[in-house]
Amino acid sequence: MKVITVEDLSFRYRRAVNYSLRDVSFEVKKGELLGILGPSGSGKSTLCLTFNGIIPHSIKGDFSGDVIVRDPKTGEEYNTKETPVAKLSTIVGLVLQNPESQLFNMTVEDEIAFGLENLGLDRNEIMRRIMWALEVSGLEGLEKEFPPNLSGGQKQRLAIAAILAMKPEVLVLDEPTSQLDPVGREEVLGLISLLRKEHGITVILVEHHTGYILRFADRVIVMDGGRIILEGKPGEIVEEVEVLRRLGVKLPPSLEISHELKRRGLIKRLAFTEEDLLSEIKSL
Ligand SMILES: Nc1ncnc2c1ncn2[C@@H]1O[C@H](COP(=O)(O)OP(=O)(O)OP(=O)(O)O)[C@@H](O)[C@H]1O
Repeated sequence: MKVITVEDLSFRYRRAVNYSLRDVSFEVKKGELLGILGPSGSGKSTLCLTFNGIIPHSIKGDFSGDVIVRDPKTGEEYNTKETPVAKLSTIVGLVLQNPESQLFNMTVEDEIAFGLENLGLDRNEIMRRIMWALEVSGLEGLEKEFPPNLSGGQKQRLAIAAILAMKPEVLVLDEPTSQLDPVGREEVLGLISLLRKEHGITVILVEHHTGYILRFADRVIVMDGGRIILEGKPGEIVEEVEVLRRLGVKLPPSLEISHELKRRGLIKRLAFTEEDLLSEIKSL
């Protein structure tokens, strides 16, 4: 079942000379993890802003084509051009690169409650959802903490928890680990994997940690110059190593090494991880 359909989408920011998105078309299926790769300036963040209508409602420009969001609970379809961001945000939750830009309450608990209060839910339901979001994001025990005192990984998990509590069907994460150290990055990527595995949440993830995308995404799109230039399963995308290298998409070392070994006919399969590479080499 499709949850988002993007059709011939083009967008140019006000006063910009060039289009940031050009004839972009693809679909997102319920429950999948869609990874988005591409060099800086290729349009990944712009695309993320179209899913909940921030583009074209809050950030305006030349917009053509359609983004259709389908609520799997009711089957209703919403064209983002004609639907307010407040409505779309109940279906599509967007987490931005820098968690600090999304955190402005005095306690962890208030941060999660904030969006829920705006949904007009009753107190019991709000409490239930806060407990659930704290548990899922591994922030139990930190309810009364002042958000700026949290570690980078905890702040980003809180930003995700606050969005999750709204129970969106689709979670869009735009480079959620780019401001984090390796520990924080593992925490956040671990949470995303958990949300997929145990909660079946649909995830759209822009992430420079290509190794993660290639291992965990169901499908990947690669953008360049506002266009989609590759789309497929990770196994198909990695076959296009030359294209990825040309774009400057950083590949995990195991993939680079296995690509070279495969090119020389020494191994048959590309390896996404060091363990896979080792087992390929051992089987020679
Ligand atoms: N508010 C804006 N006004 C005008 N142009 C913009 C604006 N935001 C982005 N752009 C331009 O749109 C293009 C796509 O930018 P976008 O941020 O979507 O790329 P990106 O792939 O997310 O890059 P990064 O990986 O660096 O975040 C770039 O040329 C950028 O300069």
